[in-house]
Amino acid sequence: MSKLSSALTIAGTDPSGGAGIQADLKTFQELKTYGMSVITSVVAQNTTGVQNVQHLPVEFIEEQLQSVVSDMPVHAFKTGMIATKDMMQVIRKQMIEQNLPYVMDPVMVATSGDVLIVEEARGYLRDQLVPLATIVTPNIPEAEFLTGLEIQNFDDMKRAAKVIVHDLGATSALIKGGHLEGDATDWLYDGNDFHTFAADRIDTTSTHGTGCTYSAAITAYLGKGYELVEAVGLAKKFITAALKHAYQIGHGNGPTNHWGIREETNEVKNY
Ligand SMILES: Nc1ncnc2c1ncn2[C@@H]1O[C@H](COP(=O)(O)OP(=O)(O)O)[C@@H](O)[C@H]1O
Ligand SMILES: Cc1ncc(COP(=O)(O)O)c(N)n1
Repeated sequence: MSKLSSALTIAGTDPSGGAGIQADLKTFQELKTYGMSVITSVVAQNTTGVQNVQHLPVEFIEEQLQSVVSDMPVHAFKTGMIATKDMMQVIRKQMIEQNLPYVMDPVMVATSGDVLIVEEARGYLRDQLVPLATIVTPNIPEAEFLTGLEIQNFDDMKRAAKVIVHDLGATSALIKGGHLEGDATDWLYDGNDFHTFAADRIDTTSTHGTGCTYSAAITAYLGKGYELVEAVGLAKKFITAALKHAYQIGHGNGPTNHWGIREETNEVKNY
């Protein structure tokens, strides 16, 4: 399926190009999706960490949203870094009005360990944004926060996914296993069944922006009309290839590669 489609990312920036809005737009472009962006916070960051953050005024975030939705069709939304509760409130309103596929990456802490969301906003994100999501894509620490569970193995991941759907109200949950040992195995719970997406672990330090890139790829595929399980499977191939072919730059955790990644260029085990 490859109809023309558009996707909007609502997130923070990364001037070094590996994460945030920049990673999302590169991913949309690579997946032949017309990419649009609303910026929540401007972040001075690179592969070594976050140096500074400027939050945009909430009214201005709302204006950016209006500029897009009043003029253009959007086939799927994604949110990444949303630092404050006020920001979350205006985004929530818009997600309810639009009622379209909504991929929510509950970004809390960067790969570098820097905190990207104010402490008080975490509960609001869990209680007010998670229920609106078509799919929530936490890594292990984010899933532990959302569910209050300790996650050490596949059974724990599955339990957390069920809590996010049945107790917190998301339509589906994808728990990413990048932070566990062994194969890079992710578990999707769609409200009825579990699906796993696994790839051999790649020996790399180029993990800056993996979560952003993965969720942006899911958004692009949902915007094209793929069913959830198929969209996640294709996005898993994309992130695996992006990690494998990473451009080795920067002095810390380098970026993944978004250019020239084609679904058929990588091996992903689906079982
Ligand atoms: N070293 C790796 N090799 C292969 N896949 C990985 C590796 N690290 C992470 N992944 C995959 O990248 C995606 C992002 O996962 P994760 O690192 O857990 O999220 P985040 O970037 O939000 O912390 C998941 O599909 C995960 O399985
Ligand atoms: C603006 C912004 N959003 C999100 C991340 C998380 O990146 P990662 O995918 O490495 O956890 C980041 N570093 N910066």
